[in-house]
Amino acid sequence: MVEQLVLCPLCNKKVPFLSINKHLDLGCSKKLEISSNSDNTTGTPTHTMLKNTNNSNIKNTLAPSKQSNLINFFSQNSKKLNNSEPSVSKSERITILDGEEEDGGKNDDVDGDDNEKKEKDLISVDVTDHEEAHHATKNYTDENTKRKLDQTDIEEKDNENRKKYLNKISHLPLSEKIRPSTLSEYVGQDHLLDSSDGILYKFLISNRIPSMILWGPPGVGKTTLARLIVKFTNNYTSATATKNKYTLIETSATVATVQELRKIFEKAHKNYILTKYTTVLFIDEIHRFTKSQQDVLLPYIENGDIILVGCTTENPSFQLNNALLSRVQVFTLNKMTQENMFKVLESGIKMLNNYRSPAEQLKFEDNVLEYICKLSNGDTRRSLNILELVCTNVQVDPTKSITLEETQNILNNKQNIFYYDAKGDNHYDTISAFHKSIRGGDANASLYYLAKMLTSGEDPLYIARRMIRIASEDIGLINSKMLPLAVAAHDAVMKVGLPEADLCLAQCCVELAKSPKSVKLYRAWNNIKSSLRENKYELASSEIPLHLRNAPTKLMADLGYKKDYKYNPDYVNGECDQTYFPEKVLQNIGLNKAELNFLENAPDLGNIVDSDKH
Ligand SMILES: Nc1ncnc2c1ncn2[C@@H]1O[C@H](COP(=O)(O)OP(=O)(O)OP(=O)(O)O)[C@@H](O)[C@H]1O
Ligand SMILES: [Zn+2]
Repeated sequence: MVEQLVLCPLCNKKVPFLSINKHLDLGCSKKLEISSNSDNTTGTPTHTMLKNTNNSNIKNTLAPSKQSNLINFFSQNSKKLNNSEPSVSKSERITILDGEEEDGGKNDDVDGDDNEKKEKDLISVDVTDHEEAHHATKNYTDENTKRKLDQTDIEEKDNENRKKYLNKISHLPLSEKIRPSTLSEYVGQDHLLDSSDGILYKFLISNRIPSMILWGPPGVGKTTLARLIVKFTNNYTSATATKNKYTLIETSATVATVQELRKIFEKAHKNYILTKYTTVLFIDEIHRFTKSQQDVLLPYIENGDIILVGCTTENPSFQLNNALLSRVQVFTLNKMTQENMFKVLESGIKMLNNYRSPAEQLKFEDNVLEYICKLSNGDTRRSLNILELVCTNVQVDPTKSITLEETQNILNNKQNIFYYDAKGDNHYDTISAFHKSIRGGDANASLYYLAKMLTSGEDPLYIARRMIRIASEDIGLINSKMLPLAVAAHDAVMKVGLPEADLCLAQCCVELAKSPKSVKLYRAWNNIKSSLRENKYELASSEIPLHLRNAPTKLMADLGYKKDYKYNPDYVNGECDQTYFPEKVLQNIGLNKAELNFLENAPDLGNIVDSDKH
């Protein structure tokens, strides 16, 4: 009998149709591909299996002399490595966009250029790597008694395997090397993940991943959390939980076109039919999606084809539209505390020491870590980068700890990197100071902050977008020419790019600062929105007046649609006696007609810049 083979959606290998689920559960192991019907495999993936798959493109960059040191390290630490860490199942291996595309068959995708593909490859390599990472760095799990460990057991790796593993990941940045591979290694965010009252944890142990937005500052572990959620949910077993299985597709709002999203939805749908795995679609920087891109997601979230996990550093209520927000849970990730940052840094040091001989082992004085925490402002990735920079440049004296002074000396040479962090707090503080300087009419201070941001690598479009907002929010009706000017500055950046467009931004910035200001429109708009929310005077629930409706059919005309509508051009100066608010609202208002004068009820006191400041 000829067996029917299907393409595995995760590893793209041919697998017997009847074995596809087992194959996925085993983490795309080779065993099933070879001996198709064998059922004698246990549910626990082993590392040999993991190794069998796609690690071939990982470079081994560790010099042989260093390799010998590794054995030493491992024998010191092997005791710590055999506890109840969960196993890693390839079933939730992250697939980057469409696996079929990588086969090179069809290349109808305009945006899918080579670089992007390379980037995708890179991401999948990283993930493969970090799936094994916890074997080499078993760090703070033991202290983490609050959070339950992921449930499956893992086989202890022998020294040889660990050494190979360290070689394989040696080229990765430190933050990738130690990226947590289980929820129990994930530091912080107890309000979400605590096993007794973490709100997200509750979802996961009921085997449900809700569509969600993870909102938090850079480097607190949003991406990491998204990956771990999928892994944890798949591995978690309990008597009551259902057995939904999930697979992850990662993309970023900066690269995913609508076309690509549609491909993902199609793939998700097919995967579900074939494997019953629901696709979790991770979209990094989701605030960068336009409204129409956000809209594309809605029906698929609604019908369950995908579960959306969107990440953003920006306040979702400003950056995402309501239709999307109403379909997702918003989980806020808090800035890392110093204590948590220490845990991460300590595991970073352990990892770096893996690659050092006993004589070169790194030790730090306490205040050094404190200093690094301060510099990195809660951004974990940044703190690890700084640590790595220091460790690469420091002269180790085995008898002494590295001092604050030594650290500062090393960092001083690279200082300007640290004054401004385009993704961190500086980014918010500086744009805020910029906005306020314009509002206050101080053109010079505005220019100063603009220059500070641009020379530090801030995204010029981010600044341009903010200026568009300022043109309407702070200037508005009193000088409507500012809106097209700001849009033109944005356009200039799009067309010309930096450095040439810097002056265009500067020009717009000065004009905005010097312009008279008015928040009349801004306040009126807010009033209308809140009145609608509260259904004040039944503004939200009232019917559109019949005379203002269209009557394209006879039936509608018979129902009174458009009846008695007065066409303004037929009246002298367009003036006629006609109302436009719903009748119900007008009744509710009674004599208080001024209540509906949102524009005039929104005074701005002294917000207009004195003309001699111009
Ligand atoms: N909670 C955490 N516990 C342990 N390590 C963490 C944690 N959060 C972040 N890290 C470390 O920081 C690195 C970056 O984390 P991640 O990419 O998840 O952050 P992010 O919030 O998505 O950042 P960004 O907004 O810049 O993309 C990880 O590779 C990991 O090494
Ligand atoms: Zn597979």
